[in-house]
Amino acid sequence: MPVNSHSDPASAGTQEITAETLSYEQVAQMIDHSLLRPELTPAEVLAGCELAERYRVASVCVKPCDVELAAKALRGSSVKVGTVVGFPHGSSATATKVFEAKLAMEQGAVELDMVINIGRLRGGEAEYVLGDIQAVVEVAKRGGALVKVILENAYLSEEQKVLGCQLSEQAGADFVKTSTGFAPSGATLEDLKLMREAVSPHVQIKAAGGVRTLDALLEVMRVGTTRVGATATAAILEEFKARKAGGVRATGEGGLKSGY
Ligand SMILES: O=C[C@H](O)COP(=O)(O)O
Repeated sequence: MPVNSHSDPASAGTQEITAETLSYEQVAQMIDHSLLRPELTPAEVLAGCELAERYRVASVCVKPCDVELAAKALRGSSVKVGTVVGFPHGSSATATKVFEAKLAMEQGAVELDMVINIGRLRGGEAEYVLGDIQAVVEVAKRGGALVKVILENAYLSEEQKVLGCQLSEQAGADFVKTSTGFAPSGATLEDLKLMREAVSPHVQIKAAGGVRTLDALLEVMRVGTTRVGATATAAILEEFKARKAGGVRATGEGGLKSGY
């Protein structure tokens, strides 16, 4: 059973997770190669798509304006095209998020990373937050796209993180995700454990923000994470290949730092 199996995401716990026990494919399929930085040019996005294809990762996560470009570049490739909705603050009106989701799917996106309405979650407006996610999930399901709900944990209390996870599951989301990568802190092991416990086994966990070494990726996998958003894709996968080849640590700064 592959570690990153969508049919059984909880299977990650059944296998010892080390570079020695994992295949290249299992590690590469953990990664959504992140191409979200606002300054990225179309040429840099295309180079990122080529890199994603060369390393055979799960997907690219591009800015909404780059979905068509990425979909064209990756046509016929196993690398999926994902994008973001209500990014990075989650504050767009629900109708705007729905429109963004529809347009992205029309243009070729099959994975949608939407940002939860952070302020409404913090304000205790659970019904609003649920409706916001449900509206995006509904159009995504019609178009066959996955939905990952970004909680942006940097701004939330433990209770709010758990509630965000529960509302995401209730709304039918496929994943809950720690962070955008653009807040004061990113993924932490503590948050990943909390999120894994807060949702049912069929809801997957994505870590993003600060997963920049192979050790960090292995650490998040060990607590049940089945996808990471990363910009350091090449470094992580080169390190994996080097370690497999010679048992030598090629690069890296150790494991996951506490949210950066
Ligand atoms: O996917 C989210 C972030 O863009 C990841 O950025 P990072 O890997 O450089 O922390």
